Amino acid sequence: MRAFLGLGSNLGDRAHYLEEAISALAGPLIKVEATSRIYETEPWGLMDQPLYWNLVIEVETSLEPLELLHVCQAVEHQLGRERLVHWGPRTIDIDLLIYDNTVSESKELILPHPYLEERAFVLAPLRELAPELVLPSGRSIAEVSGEGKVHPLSI
Ligand SMILES: Nc1ncnc2c1ncn2[C@@H]1O[C@H](COP(=O)(O)OP(=O)(O)OP(=O)(O)O)[C@@H](O)[C@H]1O
Ligand SMILES: Nc1nc2c(c(=O)[nH]1)N=C(CO)CN2
Repeated sequence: MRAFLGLGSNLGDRAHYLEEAISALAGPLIKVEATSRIYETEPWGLMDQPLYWNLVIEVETSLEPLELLHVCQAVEHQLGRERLVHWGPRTIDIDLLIYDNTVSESKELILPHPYLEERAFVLAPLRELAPELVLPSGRSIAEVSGEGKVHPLSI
């Protein structure tokens, strides 16, 4: 199945955490098909924290959605992620944004990710990888920009 993961870091060596997370995710069960540019992004939700670096990866996986979420959480743990403050600073955050056409409303896993259409830090890199994507609201990703300033680190 085709899925999109959103990665973010705003503590320590942000490039290192993003690279390590992608390497740790990749394997026989998760094939990384594409990686967006890194975007430097204004904090969303809780403003008083360092700038984030965000990117999105497209993966092909044989894992079920919950299994994929659990791998993401294991990689966060492996890279020293601590859950201190909701929406607060973190070494690495990995969100499951989209899993094929799956819609899930369980507390443990909401799909598509609940804030997808409000977060420019997710929409900009996602648009880069999937310009044809139609969002859960039925709108094309080309029409939705979300909130927050973002800019790619390279052209
Ligand atoms: N699509 C999803 N991707 C990742 N986690 C999810 C998703 N849907 C629900 N969750 C749940 O959200 C919980 C909190 O996740 P986390 O601590 O990463 O939140 P956060 O990064 O602070 O905020 P946000 O979820 O808004 O990005 C997790 O325990 C997870 O079970
Ligand atoms: N710019 C930006 N802001 C955030 C981010 C993030 O990855 N990037 N993650 C958050 C918690 O999920 C809260 N706010």
